[in-house]
Amino acid sequence: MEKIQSVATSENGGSQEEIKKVDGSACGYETLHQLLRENLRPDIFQEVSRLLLGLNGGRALESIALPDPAKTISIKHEFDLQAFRFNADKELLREPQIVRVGLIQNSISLPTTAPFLDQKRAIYKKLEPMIDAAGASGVNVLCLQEAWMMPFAFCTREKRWCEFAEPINGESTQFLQGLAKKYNMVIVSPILERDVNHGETIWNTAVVIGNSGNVIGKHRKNHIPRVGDFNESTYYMEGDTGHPVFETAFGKIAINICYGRHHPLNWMAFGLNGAEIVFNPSATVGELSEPMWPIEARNAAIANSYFVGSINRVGTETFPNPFTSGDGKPQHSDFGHFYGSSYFSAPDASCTPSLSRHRDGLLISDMDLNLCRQLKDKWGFRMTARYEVYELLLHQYLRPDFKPQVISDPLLHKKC
Ligand SMILES: NC(=O)NCCC(=O)O
Repeated sequence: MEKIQSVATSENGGSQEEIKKVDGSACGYETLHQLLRENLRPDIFQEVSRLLLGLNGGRALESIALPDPAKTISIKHEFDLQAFRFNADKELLREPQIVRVGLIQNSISLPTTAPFLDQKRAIYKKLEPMIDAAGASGVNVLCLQEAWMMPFAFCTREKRWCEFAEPINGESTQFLQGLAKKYNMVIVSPILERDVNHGETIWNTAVVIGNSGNVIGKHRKNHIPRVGDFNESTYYMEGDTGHPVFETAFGKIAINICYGRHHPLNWMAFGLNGAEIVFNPSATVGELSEPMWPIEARNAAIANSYFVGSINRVGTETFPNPFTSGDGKPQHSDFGHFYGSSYFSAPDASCTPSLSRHRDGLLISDMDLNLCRQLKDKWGFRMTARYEVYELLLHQYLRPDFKPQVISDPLLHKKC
């Protein structure tokens, strides 16, 4: 890949170098982390990393070596492969609860104009070696990106993309069930769901497949965006499954699908139900959300004393018919760039560097789930939460006669 394109411009009487982005990269670098590493003095980079990524147990997050077969697969299939470890303090009465967790981010494989069946098959073909690499790395719990089995066509408002929707026990689940069993791995599979027993209703759903290949359950996306080109409300309604936590062989997991990450109560509810790891499979674009991306999941991990795995898809998906979204922009045929940048956050405020902004990738992290309780004991966020105060406020707020509790400066309204 060509890194950067330098364009000499003459402005204000002087000449200046303008670094111009030539692909989905950050000024030619895979990630912000790489950009900083390659441009800062090592000691300065170390300090900047401490400030940006935090410390785990007082130290910079360790990266871990993965088995050669996993590396070989990632080289052959050209995807980013990185691995880290979150440690917890040794406890006297509990054994460490170390779980290896994986996140996969990817672009679609074929143009959106290809026959739908070919598009689906091509995505499976791309995903299989990535899941094999997770299996070869001993990943216990793996999560895929939002609606991984199709292009993210919800910008278009065209109903023909509904054809990609599948029942919970459909083709994509069956494809993953074999791999889950083969690798003794829990797989979280976010799909476009068609509920054939309830009038063919469509949902945005995460299917949780157990490590024996069984379907443990599902969670339907709670908050549906109506922002920018995210015209998802044309396709599916707000989820009706609450905030389930799935107790798996490798820990208690939950899924907060994409736009749900902007809703702190959504994160909180998964925490109240006891989640130790919450996945946030997403599809979002730089222009809209990139400044929020490194903050929201990390804040949720801190506030709720659990780990978060954030995944975003990669690339630009162009659709055959141009569309508009009522925001004054000229008609266009794509969402913009899905900026990848998947990462893990921990309850102690540390986080991993993110995967590439423009390449497919598998991010792996070991995490000692004991860290969740250790942080609850240290900071006491559950104990100090004052839920009863908020219960009262929410109760009042939901009443038609609600009046905001505002105390005005009497001088503001005094007539002189
Ligand atoms: N898929 C989805 O909900 N995207 C909305 C945009 C965002 O939340 O960043």
